[in-house]
Amino acid sequence: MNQCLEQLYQIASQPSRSIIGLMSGTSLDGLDVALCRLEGHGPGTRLTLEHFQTVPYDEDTKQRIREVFARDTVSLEFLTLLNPWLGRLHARAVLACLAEWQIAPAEIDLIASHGQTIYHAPRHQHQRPDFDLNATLQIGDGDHIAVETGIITLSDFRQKHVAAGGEGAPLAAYGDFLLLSSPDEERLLLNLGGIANFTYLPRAGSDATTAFSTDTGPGNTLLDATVRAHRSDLAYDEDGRLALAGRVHPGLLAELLAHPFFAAPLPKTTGPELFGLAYLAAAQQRSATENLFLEDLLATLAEFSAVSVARAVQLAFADRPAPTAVYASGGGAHNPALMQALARHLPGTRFATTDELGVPGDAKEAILFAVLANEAVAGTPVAIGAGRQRVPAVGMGKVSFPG
Ligand SMILES: Nc1ncnc2c1ncn2[C@@H]1O[C@H](COP(=O)(O)OP(=O)(O)OP(=O)(O)O)[C@@H](O)[C@H]1O
Ligand SMILES: CC(=O)N[C@H]1[C@@H]2OC[C@@H](O2)[C@@H](O)[C@@H]1O[C@H](C)C(=O)O
Repeated sequence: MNQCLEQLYQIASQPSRSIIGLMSGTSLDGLDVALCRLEGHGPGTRLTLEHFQTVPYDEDTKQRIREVFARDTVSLEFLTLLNPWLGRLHARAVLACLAEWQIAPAEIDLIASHGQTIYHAPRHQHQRPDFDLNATLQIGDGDHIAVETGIITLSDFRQKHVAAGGEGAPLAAYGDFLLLSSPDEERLLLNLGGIANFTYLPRAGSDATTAFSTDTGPGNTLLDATVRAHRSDLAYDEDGRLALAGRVHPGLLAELLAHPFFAAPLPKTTGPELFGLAYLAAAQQRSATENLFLEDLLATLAEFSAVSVARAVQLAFADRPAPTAVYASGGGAHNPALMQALARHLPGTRFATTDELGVPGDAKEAILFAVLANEAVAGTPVAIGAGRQRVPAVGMGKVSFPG
């Protein structure tokens, strides 16, 4: 037998595995590296987060990714070069973290790498009716990570979801269901990243097919892009200070909410391909608000994100009460302007963070990919979300051997 295959077989047979989850999200702030100890699999999965670090991207890396990110037209040569370059960068970030944590690469069983989404094209969003399919593209090739680190790597998790009938996202429901279901309450897990999404979790022990996750629209993406367009010295509106000093413009808000995405049935996904600066500029033009102060613009965008989350919750729970326990994660959970707007639009909700459930919000997405890799090698596919998402039970991730 191929030696790597034998090693993978061993890893799959162990009672627990040491897996590094890697996530680089739409905010392009850096690579999240989560070293997880995962015992068991399926509903019996137990997670210990042993180490977590975000390795920030330097300006050159951000610039390289932005050159292709969510763009309709790119240089194929540049993209071809960027794919292995990013894989190697991620591998080196892992090795640097391991050195800092004083852990030898040989102690790690698997790397689970999400890669960098550079384009997301669900059927409802792409402009090509001649392609009757959903599509999504992540780069940062797994073979390069495996060879550079010497660790078996799983990557490209979203393609199987698309192949099986999904939009390739959000995958959060899989990890959330296995790690965060509670026998005591139904939960909403709200991730406020560049794009916002939530997972509905029924009580633990319920039918897994009733759990699901959906994107709701922009989280921080438009806030960040707007801050950067006006203030070259800022990466984002820290602690929502600028937004909190502004006033919501109702006319602009109405135009921002006019897109059919917000009324479309759940689950659904989106990305900065739709919700970018051009979307904002068009809404400003329609509402004659091109000259709004930055503070008012940000107040309106925070309100926009919050209202779009609330609308998705109303759509999901049109015929029964929504869960009142909401656990937030992602960078937007640190933005008081966003959290205050959410509290106004989801009255009666008890907000907490996933940190209170033992899963640090900033690490949650990197942990998700470690869980998915654990399921891919040791689990039996669970039909999470099948009731609503109509996605068959599938294991996700492609295997790259170092040798
Ligand atoms: N203290 C803070 N105040 C305001 N906003 C903050 C703060 N900390 C983080 N953020 C916001 O969170 C963003 C980063 O969020 P996060 O890392 O969750 O995004 P991501 O994982 O890249 O996104 P996605 O989940 O869409 O892939 C920042 O760009 C910023 O908008
Ligand atoms: C295509 C893609 O990369 N989507 C991301 C993005 O970031 C947040 C939201 O949009 C979510 O749908 C997804 O990531 C998380 C990890 C998910 O799949 O659950």
